Amino acid sequence: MPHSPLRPTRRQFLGTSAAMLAPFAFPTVGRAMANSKVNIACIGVGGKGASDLKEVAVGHNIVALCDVDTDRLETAAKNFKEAKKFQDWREVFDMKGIDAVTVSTPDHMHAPVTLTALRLKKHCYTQKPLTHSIHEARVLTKAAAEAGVVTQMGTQHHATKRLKIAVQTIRDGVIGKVSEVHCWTDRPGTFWKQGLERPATSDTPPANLNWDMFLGVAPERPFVAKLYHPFHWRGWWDFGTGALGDMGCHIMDPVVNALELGAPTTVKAEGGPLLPESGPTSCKVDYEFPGTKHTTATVKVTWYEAGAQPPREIFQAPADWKNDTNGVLFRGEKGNLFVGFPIMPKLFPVADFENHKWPELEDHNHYQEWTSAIANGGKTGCPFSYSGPLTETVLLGNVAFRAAATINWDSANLKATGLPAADKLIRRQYRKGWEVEGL
Ligand SMILES: NC(=O)C1=CN([C@@H]2O[C@H](COP(=O)(O)OP(=O)(O)OC[C@H]3O[C@@H](n4cnc5c(N)ncnc54)[C@H](OP(=O)(O)O)[C@@H]3O)[C@@H](O)[C@H]2O)C=CC1
Ligand SMILES: O=C1CO[C@H](CO)[C@@H](O)[C@@H]1O
Repeated sequence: MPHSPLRPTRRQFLGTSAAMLAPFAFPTVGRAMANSKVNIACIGVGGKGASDLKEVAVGHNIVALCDVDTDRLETAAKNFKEAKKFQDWREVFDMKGIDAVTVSTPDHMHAPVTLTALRLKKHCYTQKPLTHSIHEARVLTKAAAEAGVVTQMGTQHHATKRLKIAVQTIRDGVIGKVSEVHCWTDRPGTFWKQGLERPATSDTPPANLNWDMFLGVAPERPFVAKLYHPFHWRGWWDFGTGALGDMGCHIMDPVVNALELGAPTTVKAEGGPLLPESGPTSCKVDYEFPGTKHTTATVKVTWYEAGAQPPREIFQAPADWKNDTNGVLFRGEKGNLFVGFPIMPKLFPVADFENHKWPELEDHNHYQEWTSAIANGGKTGCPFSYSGPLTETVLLGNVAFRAAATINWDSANLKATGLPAADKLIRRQYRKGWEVEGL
């Protein structure tokens, strides 16, 4: 008899129970494997999944490929003829001999797939944002610690010398204590649209797509051609996490990393339109964090999107300097540090830093950092112990926007103090029959 949606199979359940018997936190450090080739299952192999697959395959075995779209599955399979093919990710976990999993599905399926993998003690590379909800991020962070496996969130910029140099420069105190940070992106609008109402019409899903499987834990929605699939699901709260969820884990990563930020205390958002199903066309989010050794007593972080940017004059950049469409500006006591995506860091005002020597740091391969840590031991740059809390922070901006209220954040209890209406935005409900214990 086929097992029901998301009810673990017997083997998965035994894996879960074993994990529960060992509730100790292990660091995310790989233990060298006897056979140094890692057997990897890749879930979501179109779009970004196709490149994740190629990157982690270097020197290792791709043993399973899974995609809800058989066309994309067959395309991926052309280069990995030995791999078993699946359309249903739950069946992947019934296969023997898998050491590790990549999860490159749309955002709404990251947590159910990843938690299942963690409970079976599989090493996980999960795309950003780690999860769709804040509650899921907290659960995955804990489950990863308990499983003691090697984890990495798919924020490959983290391993670039560009971001490493920016982080090191801030931590070295080159611009002094940081009091405010500005982060911006050109999404949404250019890459996908938001501010949408769901049409009353529907279409028949193409034969290559299992629409029910695509929906997974999301609410029942009729298929509409080109509206969600592929890629455009980003603009819909059922599947995506808006521009903030899409780019925030990249752009706020050097901020949280450099300043060693914990959870924010307050989060406010403005923008619109506020619609039940689709993200805003534009939004600005103001976070306030408790200070750290790299900052003033408190530190403000502002998020801009849809091409909005901080006022040009606060950069103190030369008039002919061309800003990036995605970037970060740190403002410190002694000056400003800018880093772009992909522009290298700059210090402003230029005259104050003429003799500055940048640290010499190298690019690393973020994907192979993960496979290497599994095979040979070692650490990853974005283990869930780091990327779980980062994802929580990023997604809090969406909660503030959708609740249309200032969030006074009680991180320990995952509550917006005095705002019970935010609860359903912090922990979403899964489709009936697709519930996963703990999520
Ligand atoms: N780190 C980075 O730079 C990037 C990260 N990403 C992240 O990667 C993820 C995927 O985004 P993107 O590739 O652009 O999206 P796409 O919609 O282009 O591709 C997602 C793939 O996953 C498949 N899929 C969907 N649901 C499931 C499921 N339940 N099980 C197995 N396969 C499934 C899709 O099939 P189908 O074709 O039927 O939809 C598709 O092949 C997102 O979380 C995104 O944030 C994306 C781009 C870059
Ligand atoms: O880095 C990236 C490139 O753009 C994509 C679309 O916004 C993102 O999803 C991705 O993370």
